Amino acid sequence: MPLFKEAPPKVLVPEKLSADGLALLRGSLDVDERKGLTPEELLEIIPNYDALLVRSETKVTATVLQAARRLKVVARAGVGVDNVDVAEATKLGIVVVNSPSGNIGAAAEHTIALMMAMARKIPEGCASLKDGKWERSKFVGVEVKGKVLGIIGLGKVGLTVARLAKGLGMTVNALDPYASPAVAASASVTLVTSLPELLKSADFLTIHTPLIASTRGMIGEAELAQMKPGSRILNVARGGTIDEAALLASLESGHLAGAAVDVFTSEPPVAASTASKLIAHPRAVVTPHLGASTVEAQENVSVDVCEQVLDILNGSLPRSAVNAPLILPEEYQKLQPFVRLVEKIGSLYTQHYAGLPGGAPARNTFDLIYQGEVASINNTKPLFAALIKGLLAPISGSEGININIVNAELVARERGIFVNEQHSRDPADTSSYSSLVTLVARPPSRASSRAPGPTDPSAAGAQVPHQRIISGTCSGDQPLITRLGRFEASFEPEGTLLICENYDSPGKIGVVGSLLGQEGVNINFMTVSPVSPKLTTGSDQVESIPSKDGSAEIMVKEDMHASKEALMILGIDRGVSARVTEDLVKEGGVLSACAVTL
Ligand SMILES: NC(=O)c1ccc[n+]([C@@H]2O[C@H](COP(=O)([O-])OP(=O)(O)OC[C@H]3O[C@@H](n4cnc5c(N)ncnc54)[C@H](O)[C@@H]3O)[C@@H](O)[C@H]2O)c1
Ligand SMILES: O=C(O)[C@H](O)COP(=O)(O)O
Repeated sequence: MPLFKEAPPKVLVPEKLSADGLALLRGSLDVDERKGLTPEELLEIIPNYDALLVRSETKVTATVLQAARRLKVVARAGVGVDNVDVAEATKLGIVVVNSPSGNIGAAAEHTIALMMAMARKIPEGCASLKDGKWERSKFVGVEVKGKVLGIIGLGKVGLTVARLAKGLGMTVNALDPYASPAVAASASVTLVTSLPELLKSADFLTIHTPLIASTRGMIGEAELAQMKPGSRILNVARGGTIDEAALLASLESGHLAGAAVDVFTSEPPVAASTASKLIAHPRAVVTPHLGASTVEAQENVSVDVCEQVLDILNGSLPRSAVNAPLILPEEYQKLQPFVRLVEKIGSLYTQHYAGLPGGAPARNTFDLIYQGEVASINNTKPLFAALIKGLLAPISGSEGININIVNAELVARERGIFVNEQHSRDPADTSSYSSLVTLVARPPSRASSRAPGPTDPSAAGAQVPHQRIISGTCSGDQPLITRLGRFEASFEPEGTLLICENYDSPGKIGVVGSLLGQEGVNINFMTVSPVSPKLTTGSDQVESIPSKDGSAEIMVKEDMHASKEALMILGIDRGVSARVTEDLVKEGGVLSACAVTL
């Protein structure tokens, strides 16, 4: 069965990615491999794609992301996301995923390969021999056994390099303020606390940090001068961590015996630049960013990110999102039905209360109350995001549809929406359900008069009948609304629903049915729910609602016949115009009617 009901989502692959991952996508997605695109061409075609798969060459700039109207995910088949404007992607709700561990082994082995090549002058010896010469005395190298390797950045690659170097008989020192001493000890690595200490002790120095503010240019002229004369340096991490001009000068002065470099400040290096002079230096061993270029690593990263692209396009959470909070798969499994429920509640809230007679005054402060089993879930970020999406999607077109776990907090803040999430183990209101989620919109006066803070979860239980409250639960995987305002309810929030409040008197159903029949609207199902018995005893049953022209406030007093009112939900086969809902009130004698699509 095809995964996607409509046209398959389109994936743009502008770089060389291993076929193993792409094969996973080809079954259900439209995969477009377009190598060698110019930045202008990328900008022109990006609006047509739902996913973008890149390595380190494609510059995914803010301009590209802003032009990408359908883009849901940027997948980086590798570790570093410095070529992706992650902040802009976050703003736009685009998930950025990477493969944090698929190429660690390859990068570490490449570091060792470069170190050995540099120590034994292999590139020079090889070139000389190919040139027809036999110059044995010219290429005398050094051994690494018994030498000190200094590592800056004892993360995934750094630690793997350390273990390999130990196997070669090296002494390994490392500088990493965030590294675990226990992990370092387990690899027999001595953690040092200062850069000068590391520089002075190293025969070989290798960098394995990301390029961030604290590492940009961290090895410059002063640092190189502190290294032992005749020592050697490696960079298989990121260009820019070592000052290229200072490195070139140190090689030229003979202070450093060699440099092995895989990564450059600008890739490919610009002709006649410092980097190109460094590349040309006889004691520099250089490769064109090949750290991750093994068959195995490319298979790993390709499969890793392609699986995540499928997850995202199928509405699931990826395992390695760079700009989304981490959530464990089993936790997500538990949450998924509630994610749907909460989004439906949010959407129902906006459509239903905006459809009340006279319109609804905006309420921006909400309590989202989890009761019963769902209250035991600690990471409710996906539920929060689902609520914001549900609240805004009906009123904000494609911007609302792009609200997700990545940007929900930002969007809520920008819109002035406050949500107090509350976890209550109190079983009182969940007696019939194992889990209950309740959305309570605070009246504007309360919301504006004090900062958002916790509400007593029993508010969901019901003293104020006209409070805007929606409760729901999940029956298996199916969301079910169990309360709408002051009514008990039991309906699935799916499709187009006509929500009517009316006096529970004979003949009302027939009148509504015939009015809809005149419009050619088919009724698929109908449920009638009473006012909750818990909700008919309150004395403070007043709410202010603006009048139709918005100029005055009408005070709606709870009717003494409230207990005779009923909520009628009709599942209908298509949307109805405002005229139909007005006729239902005028001619059909219902108290209020509104249509929602969920
Ligand atoms: N050349 C390639 O093809 C290639 C392949 C893979 C990875 N990489 C690059 O290698 C680097 C390391 O990758 P990783 O997967 O090991 O990353 P990682 O996040 O696992 O490790 C980085 C380590 O650097 C440390 N660090 C951060 N700031 C530091 C500072 N100021 N001083 C000292 N240590 C600091 C962190 O604590 C962390 O332990 C990244 O830049 C990555 O992009 C390059
Ligand atoms: O960050 C990475 O994963 C490496 O630098 C590899 O980059 P590449 O995928 O362009 O080889």
